[in-house]
Amino acid sequence: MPDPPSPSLTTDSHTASAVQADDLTVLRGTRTVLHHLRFTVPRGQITGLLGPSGCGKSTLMRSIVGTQAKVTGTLNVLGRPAGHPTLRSRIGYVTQAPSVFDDLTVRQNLDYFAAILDPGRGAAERRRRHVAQAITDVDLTSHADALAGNLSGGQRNRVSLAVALLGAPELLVLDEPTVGLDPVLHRDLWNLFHHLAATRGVTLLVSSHVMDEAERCHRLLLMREGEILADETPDALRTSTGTETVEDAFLRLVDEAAAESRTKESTR
Ligand SMILES: Nc1ncnc2c1ncn2[C@@H]1O[C@H](COP(=O)(O)OP(=O)(O)OP(=O)(O)O)[C@@H](O)[C@H]1O
Repeated sequence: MPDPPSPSLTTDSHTASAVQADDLTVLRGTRTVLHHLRFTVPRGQITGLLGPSGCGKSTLMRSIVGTQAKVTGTLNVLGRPAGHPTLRSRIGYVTQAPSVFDDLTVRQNLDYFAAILDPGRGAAERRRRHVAQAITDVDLTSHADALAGNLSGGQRNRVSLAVALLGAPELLVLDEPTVGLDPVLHRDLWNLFHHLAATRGVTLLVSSHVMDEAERCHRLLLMREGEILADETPDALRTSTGTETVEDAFLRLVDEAAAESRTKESTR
């Protein structure tokens, strides 16, 4: 079996957006946690999903990867409706909790997931290459034979990221991947994200509640209380709000939204 096609060869490569949402609404229990969202995530770029804790970032990511219930409206991912079975191998998803086996080494963890993704004796050499590449990508070569249970939290997160990279996904959805990383690892991980976008055409959707991360993204989706406050580049956002930083822009937008809802209340 040949290697999977590169993103540029896939049938829907003409679609400029990796994700396209319209009137996207999500209920958790009886509560509406995402309200009529409309946005796009462009292909081959890093889009930051930023907003305070509890604003709905994880819920939105789960909707995109197809694991969230009670989703209504339009949500297309890589040209298919979210959750479509053919999307499984095209999306890499890393949750906030690292999902690795503590009693296996880094390489054994990757071998295990590689065997599920690409089974059969005939694929053994390709699997070996993909596992080696993923370990190199996340800079864990020197720990490849260490038990995952003996790694630090940041290293275990990188094993999860390596697992997500295994199938050469077109879309990587990363839920707060830089939490708890020291400054060097933080920089290295962002360099990897840019490398994946620039050299492999990967689309990355990266969530964070730290506004500093915004400056490293090509585009931003700013969220608050289940709504999208802005869908722009960092530069356009600073210009449109007349602020110096994305954090100030976010605060400006929050104040404007609060003033708007007060006006609506008083005119009822
Ligand atoms: N099982 C549930 N039932 C009802 N509401 C829920 C459930 N799980 C989460 N929520 C609510 O949904 C909202 C969005 O949660 P979500 O985890 O998507 O936020 P988040 O922005 O990812 O937060 P964080 O940055 O802290 O991870 C929150 O207000 C949360 O309380």
